Amino acid sequence: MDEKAAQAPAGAPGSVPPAIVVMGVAGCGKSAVGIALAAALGVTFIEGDRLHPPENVARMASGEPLTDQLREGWLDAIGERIAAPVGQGEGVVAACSALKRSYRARLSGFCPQIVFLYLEIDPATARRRVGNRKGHFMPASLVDSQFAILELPAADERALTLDATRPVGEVVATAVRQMRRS
Ligand SMILES: Nc1ncnc2c1ncn2[C@@H]1O[C@H](COP(=O)(O)OP(=O)(O)O)[C@@H](O)[C@H]1O
Ligand SMILES: O=C(O)[C@H](O)[C@@H](O)[C@H](O)[C@H](O)COP(=O)(O)O
Repeated sequence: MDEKAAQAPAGAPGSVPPAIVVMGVAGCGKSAVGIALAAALGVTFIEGDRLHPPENVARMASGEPLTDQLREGWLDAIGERIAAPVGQGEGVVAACSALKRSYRARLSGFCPQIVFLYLEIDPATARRRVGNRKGHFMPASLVDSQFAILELPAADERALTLDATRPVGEVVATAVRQMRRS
């Protein structure tokens, strides 16, 4: 449905940005929304969680949040994976928590066209969703640590905020509409 927007030249009026990072705390729906958005746009989806080195995964699984230093290589891996297809003229949607402004700046260093879609959610809903999720390394106990370091996208960042408590299809439709307008 949105293929036309995806194929429009980057920066053309009404076009969707070539590089989108769906961000927010664990459980906000980055993967669910990112997969659906990429499918709607006909572009590649990159799952940031798959790009962690095993030691990061082990640390989070044991209930310890990552440090800034441990996030650096991971953010660089995601940035590289975003920049490659965009450099070939292809669009991409990536899921990455990108909780701090400095993390978003690090990603944008690889690809300045990135637009961040911030999925806004309350702590109770995020905790519930992570607690109910099966087969993921992230324990619900780490959700509070994510809210503690979260820096909301500021007005001077290329970012849109979406209500992550709405159904996934609605979040995706709103995202596409707002990106075309901005
Ligand atoms: N908008 C939504 N409404 C209801 N459930 C959702 C929504 N988005 C995600 N979920 C569910 O919440 C859980 C966490 O979603 P996920 O996409 O893995 O979040 P994240 O990637 O941000 O950690 C999953 O079980 C997912 O199916
Ligand atoms: O789906 C999730 O539960 C989250 O995305 C989760 O996996 C985590 O947020 C990061 O991958 C770790 O990095 P941060 O501590 O920087 O969020």
